[in-house]
Amino acid sequence: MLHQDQGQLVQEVAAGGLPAPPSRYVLKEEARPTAGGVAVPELAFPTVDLQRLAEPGDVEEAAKLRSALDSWGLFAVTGHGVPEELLDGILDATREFFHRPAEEKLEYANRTDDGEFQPEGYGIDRVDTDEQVLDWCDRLYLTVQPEDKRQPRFWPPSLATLLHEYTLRSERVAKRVLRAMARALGFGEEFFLDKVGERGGTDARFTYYPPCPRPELVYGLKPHTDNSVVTVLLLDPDVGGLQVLKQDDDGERWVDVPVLRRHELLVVIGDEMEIMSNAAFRAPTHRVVTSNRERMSLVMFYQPEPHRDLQPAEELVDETRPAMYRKLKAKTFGDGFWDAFALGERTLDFLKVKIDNKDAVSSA
Ligand SMILES: O=C(O)CCC(=O)C(=O)O
Ligand SMILES: [Fe+2]
Repeated sequence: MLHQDQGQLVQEVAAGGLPAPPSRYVLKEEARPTAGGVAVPELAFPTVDLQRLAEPGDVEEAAKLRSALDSWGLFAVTGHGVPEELLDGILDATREFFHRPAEEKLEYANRTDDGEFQPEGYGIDRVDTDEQVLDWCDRLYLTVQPEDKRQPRFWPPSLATLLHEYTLRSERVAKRVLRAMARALGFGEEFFLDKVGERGGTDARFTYYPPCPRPELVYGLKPHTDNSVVTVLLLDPDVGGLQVLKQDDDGERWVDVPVLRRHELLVVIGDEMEIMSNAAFRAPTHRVVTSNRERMSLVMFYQPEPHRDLQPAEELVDETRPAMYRKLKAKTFGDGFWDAFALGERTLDFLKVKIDNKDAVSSA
């Protein structure tokens, strides 16, 4: 059954010029991003040069990666090799798409032929209940890899060629990062890529955050960790809004991810990597806050082949560091993500993937 609010595009709500967002979007007081993120001096935000990282002898860049992974779980990348014209072109085409009239965009609506919700296509994320607080964004969600899993009916022709090209280029970015992460743990370069498999899945998410009349009342995108091994993000070059929950000695706090320099990309560690690495690398919780300006992003989620077992690598498990996650199929995890996301929960918690090691040890 399709929830009655499934068809309400946020862009149309925003265009209505209301003084405040309707109650469906308004967060409970304690969840509101009122306190705002703490801005970090730009220098403190980690940036890694992928070109340098590919040189096994460049210990300095490898150390930067390690520190970014340990303290943030996400980092900006330069030297990524994606042509600047392609990055500009796909952002322009994304803006052009979201600026089209609703009826044109709805040709790619996220519905089955029977009118039921399905994740691929254009619209809002899945609405399950009246209680669910809705995010202030519309999105176009597409499976891009493996190529034979693409559903062309959801692909706007104006984005298709650019997205195909960007898929190939950004996949190389993800692979280079995964190779460097394997090396960071002292493994061969293919350590993680072999676990992902040759036919790993990639989903693309184009998100449009309309201007919001009361940004302090809503989330652009609720707090979550990504359903991915790694995620590669192309962010709006003008407007910020992404925040990460950063742990430090004083506890945890929301920190602004700065607007990146033009043509930089962002890499975020996802849940599947946290599981595979037995938490050597942790997936950061992040969210998006809105403003009175529109904002866009294009996000690529790299996932393992669906039939693969997802579990802590045996090389990273021993008596001092027992397995922290139980084994499950990559597909089970991926499917569970959507159920968890609608509830605002982490998939790891929703599917009870974490192992309570105190029990495991005492019952052994
Ligand atoms: O729009 C952004 O900055 C981030 C989006 C995001 O976190 C996601 O799509 O998973
Ligand atoms: Fe995300």
